[in-house]
Amino acid sequence: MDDSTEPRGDEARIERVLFRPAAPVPTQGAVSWPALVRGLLRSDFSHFPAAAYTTRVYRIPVRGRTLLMPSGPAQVREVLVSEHDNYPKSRVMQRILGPLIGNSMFVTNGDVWRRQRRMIDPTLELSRLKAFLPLMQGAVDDMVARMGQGGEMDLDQETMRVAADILCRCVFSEQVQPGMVDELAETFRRYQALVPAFLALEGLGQPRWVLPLRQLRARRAGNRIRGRMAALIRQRLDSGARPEDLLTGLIEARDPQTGHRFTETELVDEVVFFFLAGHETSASALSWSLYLLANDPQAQERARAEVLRELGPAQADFSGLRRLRFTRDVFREALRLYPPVTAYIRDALGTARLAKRDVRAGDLVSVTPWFVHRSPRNWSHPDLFDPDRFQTEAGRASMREAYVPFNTGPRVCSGAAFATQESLLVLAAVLGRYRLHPVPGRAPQPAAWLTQRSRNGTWLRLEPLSRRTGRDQSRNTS
Ligand code: HEM
Repeated sequence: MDDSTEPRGDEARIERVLFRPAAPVPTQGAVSWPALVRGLLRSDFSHFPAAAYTTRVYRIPVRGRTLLMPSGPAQVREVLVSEHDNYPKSRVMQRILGPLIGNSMFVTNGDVWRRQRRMIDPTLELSRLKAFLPLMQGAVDDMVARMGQGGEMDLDQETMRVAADILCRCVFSEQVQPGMVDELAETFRRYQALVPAFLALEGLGQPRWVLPLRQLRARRAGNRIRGRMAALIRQRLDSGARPEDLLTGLIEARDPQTGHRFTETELVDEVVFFFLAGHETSASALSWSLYLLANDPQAQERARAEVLRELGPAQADFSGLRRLRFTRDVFREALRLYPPVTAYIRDALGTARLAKRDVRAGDLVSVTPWFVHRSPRNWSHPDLFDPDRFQTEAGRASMREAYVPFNTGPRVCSGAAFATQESLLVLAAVLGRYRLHPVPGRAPQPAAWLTQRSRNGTWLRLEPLSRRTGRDQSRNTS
């Protein structure tokens, strides 16, 4: 970690060797709140100046209060870890996501959140992940079958589909039909598309009813998803069946302190939230990982060689996945460059100080991992794709201090291990079967929606390999 923003001596050499992935260019000068709102509606980071990357706490006055965006490691830790009681989840999130996820743990605070966390964490603990492996593998096999002979395709469609399918299988085991998985994913996508406008309005301090049509669409999408999930949950409760999956974990969860069990409405809240938390995020991480690999043929060959060596032609096993060190570093680097959750938004409860500046009660604090991960104060050559950085001393130090794709502290993502396992399975399946190439003229344009996605899809060309040897089929048959 470096306190200066001066380029290092080897920067020019590194620039020539490493891939510089798509990213918006920061603006010059300060940003006013109308510009911020316009930017929020456009949904990318191009409306932020370079100072947002280099200042420890970047501040924007917004109609009587301040939006603070910490990217300095000490300030990020204060907000997320040491002083987290002063920075609860913002009511903004409850207002925006409430019609979809009700009072799930993602938007609650205090004792209610602590109880939810005590009950939910065991359902996602490491020992259960082994049991999920065959369920995940089934969804991955179907993805590979759909990809068939490859060719040019928008990988976003496939990553969304496989992540949604994995989530459905791990929550409901066999119950969910493919048609319904697609319908759920599409309805979630429609809800997501409405979020930037709601966020912009929150920034302006305007009530959401000024957008009645979007409000209505959000409520409809929320009700549709909740209705589908509620029916599946009722079916399970009525059947009395208890397969080894996430829904059984939630139904049987009991708070060790109070003995509380989830009511049926609470089950719907948490299941819908699992779906929201677990499919868009993983799909985003996977699309960006594949895009980065397609544009760095050397890294791609190394990852493929590792997959073929450690997993072989057979189906992936738990210990084999853990040996995918380089592939895991590629995934880590994708999460650094394109952190799937765009912002961790908090309300300041009381007065405080951050980087020697006042925070007042009612101020909005947004830890935005894009800035934390791309600050030249926190990472060397932060805009370049360098999966090997995690094996260097400097990279490890940066990772300890300034790497928060899953958040950190008490509200760290409960599904990080789940997400890593499914992502390695998907990456291994694709790398073991296809060589990835970029499609000229179709570089992705990053968009900061609720998750970090590409505005124009992730278009790649998949060239089939021989499964047994990992060599091109075309070469083998000629
Ligand atoms: C690459 C994929 C994923 C990423 C990057 C990710 C990231 C995050 C982040 C940043 C948060 C905290 C947000 C905040 O505090 O404002 C979070 C919370 C959470 N995530 Fe994930 N997530 C991923 C996948 C998953 C999956 C697959 C699941 C479950 C199956 C999951 C379950 C949760 C839960 C339950 C929380 C709430 C924690 C709390 O508020 O105490 N996540 N996730």
